[in-house]
Amino acid sequence: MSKSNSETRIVVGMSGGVDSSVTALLLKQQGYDVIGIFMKNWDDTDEFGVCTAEQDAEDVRRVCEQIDIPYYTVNFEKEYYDKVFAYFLEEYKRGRTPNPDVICNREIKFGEFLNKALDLGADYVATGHYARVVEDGSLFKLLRGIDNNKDQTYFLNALNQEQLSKAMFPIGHLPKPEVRRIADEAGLYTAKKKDSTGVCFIGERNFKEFLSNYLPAQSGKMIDIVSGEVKGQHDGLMYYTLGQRQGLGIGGSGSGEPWFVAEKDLENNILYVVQGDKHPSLYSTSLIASGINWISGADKIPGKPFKCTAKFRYRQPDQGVTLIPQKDGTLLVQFDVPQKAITPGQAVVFFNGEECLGGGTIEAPEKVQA
Ligand SMILES: Nc1ncnc2c1ncn2[C@@H]1O[C@H](COP(=O)(O)OP(=O)(O)OP(=O)(O)O)[C@@H](O)[C@H]1O
Repeated sequence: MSKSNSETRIVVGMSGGVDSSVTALLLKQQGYDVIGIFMKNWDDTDEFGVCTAEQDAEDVRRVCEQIDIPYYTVNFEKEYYDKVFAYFLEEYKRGRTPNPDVICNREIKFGEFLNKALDLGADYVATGHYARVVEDGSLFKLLRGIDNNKDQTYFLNALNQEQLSKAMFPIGHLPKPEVRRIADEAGLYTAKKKDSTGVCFIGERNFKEFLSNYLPAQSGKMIDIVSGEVKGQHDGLMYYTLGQRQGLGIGGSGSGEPWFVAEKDLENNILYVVQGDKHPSLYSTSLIASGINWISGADKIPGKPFKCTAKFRYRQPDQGVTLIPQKDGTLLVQFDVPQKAITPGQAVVFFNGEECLGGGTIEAPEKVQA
């Protein structure tokens, strides 16, 4: 017999934001045995001794007191450093653009944190992600959050059946304004707190300055990929992302159109740029995806070419693709139409309608022939 709500223990990952506050509130209202836990993954004390994690932990404490649930803080700084941050640095060192949030969800929130919750006797872990899990026969499916604008399945693409079977996303069926309204109506301390932005350990800080503390930067030439002309100097290849427009410092020259990052030559430390966003060097027709996670299980990866949609970055409408399984376990992802700024290291995530099928890491985009 299944447990009643009051017998079902749910540990809520509480960040001190409005989404996880409402997550805990809704579960408490439904009569579950709810525990709130704040994770400290990063020591972000600044030069004035101010630590935003401390402020967030304080917000978690206040909200948990308001909704009358026990709360704890756990420290995963070491695990986070070893499993997420080391990977993040390694990827930048290779001239790539990693997605630490995807790894954090797999290794920390639904890894270390989930295990900790299970140790505390939890039946489930809940988070304030905009996503849904549904049970379909013996399978757990990951569906997009119904608020299209907030859907976070892109970041959850690396979860497996085991992890999804223990995951709850109680606000995944709500639009964000409704979440704010619920928080407001309940008078939650965090109702008006602004949404966090950026990678969690960098926060609002200057990315360049942050990265320069960890990796040596070597400046070099910025060359026009069309003419071969030197256009300027770059500050270190790791600071640039393919397709990037801002911060090149070479505006105004040539036709007056903006310049974009077209390619990084790591070996020779050259940043190739191109003028105008229509140039073929910015577009690819396919990519190879490595480290494939297929949510329903690796044995369910279609053996034949398979049509679905994909996202190559978080804020992008779905694009039509064909997946072609390769002998080495990677997937060749062919695009219906050429795609701009396909960036090695980023996640490519596959969808079938509302369902997130899984994803992988972008390798080797095939450029459009000029
Ligand atoms: N430091 C943390 N401790 C515990 N859980 C966390 C922490 N950071 C994030 N989470 C969980 O992961 C979810 C998604 O995190 P994300 O960073 O995408 O959202 P967020 O903007 O921090 O959400 P929120 O509005 O709850 O702050 C959060 O809703 C929360 O449940």
